[in-house]
Amino acid sequence: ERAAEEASGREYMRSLDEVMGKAKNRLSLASWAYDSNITQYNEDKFLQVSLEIAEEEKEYWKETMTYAWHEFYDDDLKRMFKKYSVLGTSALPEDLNQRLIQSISNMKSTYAKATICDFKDQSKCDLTIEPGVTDIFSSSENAEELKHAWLEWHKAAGAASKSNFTEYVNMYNEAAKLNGFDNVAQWWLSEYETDDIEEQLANLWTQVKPLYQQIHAYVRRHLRLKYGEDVVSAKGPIPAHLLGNIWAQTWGGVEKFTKPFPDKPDVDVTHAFVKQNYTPLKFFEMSEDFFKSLNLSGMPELFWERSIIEKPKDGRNLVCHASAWDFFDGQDFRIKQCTSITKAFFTTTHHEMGHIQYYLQYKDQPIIYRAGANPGFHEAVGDVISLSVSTPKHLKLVGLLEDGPDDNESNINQLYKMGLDKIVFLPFAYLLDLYRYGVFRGTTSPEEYNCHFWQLRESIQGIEPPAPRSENDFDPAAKYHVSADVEYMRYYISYIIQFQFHRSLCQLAGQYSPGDSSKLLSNCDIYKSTAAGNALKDMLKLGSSRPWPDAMEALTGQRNMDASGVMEYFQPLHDWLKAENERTGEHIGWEPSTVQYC
Ligand SMILES: C=C(C[SeH])C(=O)N1CCC[C@H]1C(=O)O
Ligand SMILES: [Zn+2]
Repeated sequence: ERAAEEASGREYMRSLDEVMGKAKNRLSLASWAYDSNITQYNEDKFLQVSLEIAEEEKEYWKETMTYAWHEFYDDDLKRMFKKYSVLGTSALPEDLNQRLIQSISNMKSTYAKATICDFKDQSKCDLTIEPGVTDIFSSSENAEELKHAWLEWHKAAGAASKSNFTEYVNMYNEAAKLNGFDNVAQWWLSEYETDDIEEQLANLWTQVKPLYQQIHAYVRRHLRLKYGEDVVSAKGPIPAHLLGNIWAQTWGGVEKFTKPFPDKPDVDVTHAFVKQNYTPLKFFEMSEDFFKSLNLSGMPELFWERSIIEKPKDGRNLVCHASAWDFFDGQDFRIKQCTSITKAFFTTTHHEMGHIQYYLQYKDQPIIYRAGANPGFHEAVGDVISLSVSTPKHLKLVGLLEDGPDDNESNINQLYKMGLDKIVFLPFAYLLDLYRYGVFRGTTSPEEYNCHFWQLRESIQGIEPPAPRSENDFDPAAKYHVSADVEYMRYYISYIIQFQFHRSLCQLAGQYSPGDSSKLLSNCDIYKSTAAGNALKDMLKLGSSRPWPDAMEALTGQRNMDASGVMEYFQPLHDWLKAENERTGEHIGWEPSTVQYC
């Protein structure tokens, strides 16, 4: 009896997976059409397709639940049924699902269309987030200009979305309850299949926080020296608009005037890109070359035909935020990004190509398993490659950096540059979803949406807004992922595990051995190592067919996330910063902000 039931369950699952593949292909195409060209027609079409597919999924879900899959012997079949048993937002009655989809489309459209006026030329008011606003924060050193851009962007893209966000939270939480979760926070966390995930995330932050505080104290000192005591206090949080990024999520924008040893040659390759006439296509071809050097896949023809790698010049509105797309037909994979010729976009290109590589490696899995081992894995793949690409050794190899000294001071400069990207990012990523967990759980009510956001920004990241804030503001939505309903803890996890992956790959490539100072983890380049590439491939092929500790173990031998990789990588910088901050008597940590935001 049970064997017969299981056999029919297996046959049902095969046909369900095939049907779901066609549905996801249809949905991806409609979503791509909207994101790459925001028109009323494309928005209506996307809504219509979404609602049709939601009804189809609801019907299949009823049939799925008629199987006694909990008793099945076949663990793999059980895993597939378990995943399909979470219907998702399609569980909502159609009218509520429509309101949910509409609220997200509205926020994405607001974010994509938002513009600010130029500080100097107030008649020029067509600056969107990419490239206009982004360029201001990576180039301007004028505190007033930065403050203006910061306030204008947070008004245009943040405050404007507050009512849509409130609707989104209410509808989304209804969907969570219909799926057996208390709220969306619990649903998002369930994706990590780890009982004590929140505790693990907090422990990781405890391990890394001392290093962050050292970087924070050092940067605050140099910003105070540059902008003056009355703009940057000696012991308080750092004003958010001075950190080289509109969200203060990475601080590479201030590297050029804060680096530890300024007389060492510049390692910024942006001007090399310009001098060598680099194009967006060249970025993608170089990234593909790296993956192929590892015996991983090249890009299929359709990728080059259908990707959008530059901002279209036809005046259309589109979602510029970089993204990688799987169309679930085993052939159609695309990237959409509004590439600028900068080091930041060179890194972003590798990040997005990492998503595509994961899609390619698991494309023969059942549809239900075509996902990362957990969402953090998907964000880590491209970044692991970038850890090799960003080394001076690799940049010299590909002709982007002249031969320069590789003495200790240059190494500290290099680690500092990497720390402004990888360490600084951790508290930002962690707090963004700590914040949204509170919103979904109701511990943060709409009346305190902005107040609670800035409490976390101050307590965890040690930054403060450039001017007083009120509940007429809604600063979280000024960040793409909040407006676009993209979970963010995946990036926090990625920035920890990518160093575990990097360490194992570097050992396999013979580029690193523990304790050997001639083979530093931070100077490892796995380029052309098929031993490393094959190990990475074996992990990527799994998709989400196994719990993520199995995938982690396949590559690293470990079954847990731990911060030992990132702390080992940055150990020399940590030591140097402690000595430097001691020498200058810099206050470590921050006293309460004096800016009114609650
Ligand atoms: C490049 C992407 C698309 Se998945 C991205 O959103 N990232 C990559 C780094 C962190 C995060 C961000 O930009 O906030
Ligand atoms: Zn990503």
